[in-house]
Amino acid sequence: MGKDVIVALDFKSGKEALSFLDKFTGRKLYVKVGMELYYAEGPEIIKEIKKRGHKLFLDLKLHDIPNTVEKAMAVLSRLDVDMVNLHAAGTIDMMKAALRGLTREDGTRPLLIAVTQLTSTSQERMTEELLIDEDIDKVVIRYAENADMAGLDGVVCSPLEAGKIHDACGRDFLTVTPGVRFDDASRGDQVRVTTPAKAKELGSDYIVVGRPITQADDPVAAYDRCMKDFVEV
Ligand SMILES: O=c1ccn([C@@H]2O[C@H](COP(=O)(O)O)[C@@H](O)[C@H]2O)c(=O)[nH]1
Repeated sequence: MGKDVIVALDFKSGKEALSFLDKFTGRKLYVKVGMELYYAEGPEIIKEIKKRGHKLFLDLKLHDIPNTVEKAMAVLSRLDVDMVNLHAAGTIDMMKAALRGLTREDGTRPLLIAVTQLTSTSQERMTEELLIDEDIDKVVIRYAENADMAGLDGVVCSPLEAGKIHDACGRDFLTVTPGVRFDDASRGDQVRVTTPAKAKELGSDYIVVGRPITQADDPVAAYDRCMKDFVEV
């Protein structure tokens, strides 16, 4: 599996997102459209970004009863996206239903991955607020195994967990990892974080990077720094 940097386009409008992409003249990126941008612009922004030749991960993190998720995924399957996701906490039945909904009549579908535990969640919060009385690594691995059992392509996790997930679910099971910061940067609301270089060392397949690129003084230089540390040998 080839490694890549996925840029999180967390912008409030399509205009802002597209003018950000214009800075990368002629380059084709892998980008992520999340709730903020999708709720603001709907499917039109997906069409615009794909028209420009970028790969696209639609990060809507579905989590509902199996029937609802299956129907929602059937709608998303009509969009020209490369990857979509849901919360593994919705159970194996929900993930199987999602896969059914996402699979088109001709058998094709975007990649489907499951969020394990959000990278903003700490061990302490998970135990005290969510009452999950287990080691967070163990929970993340169990959710990954559930996603694997349901037939999904991989998970969203911290880069810190990527190696253990590959050990449990195999090298081809994708680890898509937000929670990435340069050594000299603020973590913001992220908790389980590491650098692009360390993420590479730990076996992450894709790093997802938002603010360290989008809010940098020079976003193209910040993206190139991620590519150099994570992708290039
Ligand atoms: O566990 C998760 C799942 C998704 N995300 C998303 O990734 C980006 C990270 O942005 P940064 O600005 O680099 O923190 C953001 O769009 C999140 O919604 C995540 O961070 N953790």
